Amino acid sequence: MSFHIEAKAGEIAESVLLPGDPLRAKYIAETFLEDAFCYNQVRGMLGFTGTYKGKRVSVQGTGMGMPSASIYIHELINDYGAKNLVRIGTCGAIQENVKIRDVIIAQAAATNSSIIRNDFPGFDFPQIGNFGLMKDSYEIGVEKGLNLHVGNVLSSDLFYTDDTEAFLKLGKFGVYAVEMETAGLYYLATKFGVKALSLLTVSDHLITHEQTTAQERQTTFNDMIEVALETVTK
Ligand SMILES: O=P(O)(O)O[C@H]1O[C@H](CO)[C@@H](O)[C@H]1O
Ligand SMILES: O=c1cc[nH]c(=O)[nH]1
Repeated sequence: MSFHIEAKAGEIAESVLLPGDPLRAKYIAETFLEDAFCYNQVRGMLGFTGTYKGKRVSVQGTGMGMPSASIYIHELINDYGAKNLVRIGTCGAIQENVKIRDVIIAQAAATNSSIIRNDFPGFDFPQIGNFGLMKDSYEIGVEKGLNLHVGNVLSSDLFYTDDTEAFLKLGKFGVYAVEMETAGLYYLATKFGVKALSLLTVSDHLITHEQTTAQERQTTFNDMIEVALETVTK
């Protein structure tokens, strides 16, 4: 048991999928895992462990933003021994060639958060994903025929901003999309020597203003979920 997770020792697998939405964790456990059980209900931040193609996998909601996600990531690594952490999130596209429902493999994450800057004053410390997980997920995504993009994303502290132009300027510098957790995940994975990757499905578009529904965001990003499951059980 840790401060925010009530699982007993051994109840969480070494490979953990990390959706922001705890109801997406429940959907994944019910739809994709066998023999799944719920190990966490503290604060409604649901976590489940089951098997996928015979291999143990957990799925843990993280909440929105790096302060919340960092709590779960920290405890999963340090209190439960998680070794492979794959975020499965939604994001907003900030480039025209990225379309709604495309899947982005976050090679790296820029951020406007101070959580990294605080540890390295005066330095820009790039947040990068694990190459092995990235290579495997890319190959699996290509085999599935997905519309994939591999590259930089922005992890923003804020969802609502008065300065969308700043996001769109980053789009012009090759950043595909904005979301709110990847830089924090990559930072903690680097700090504690474990592997991490972020897979993101485009749920809305900051240029065209297209959107998916809340129901779709909660449940229907099956392609990304399958790529994540296949990657961590490869
Ligand atoms: O769909 P999730 O994983 O929650 O990710 C994105 O959605 C939330 C904002 O709506 C933020 O957490 C952002 O990163
Ligand atoms: O953080 C996020 C997530 C989805 N869409 C956005 O525009 N921002």
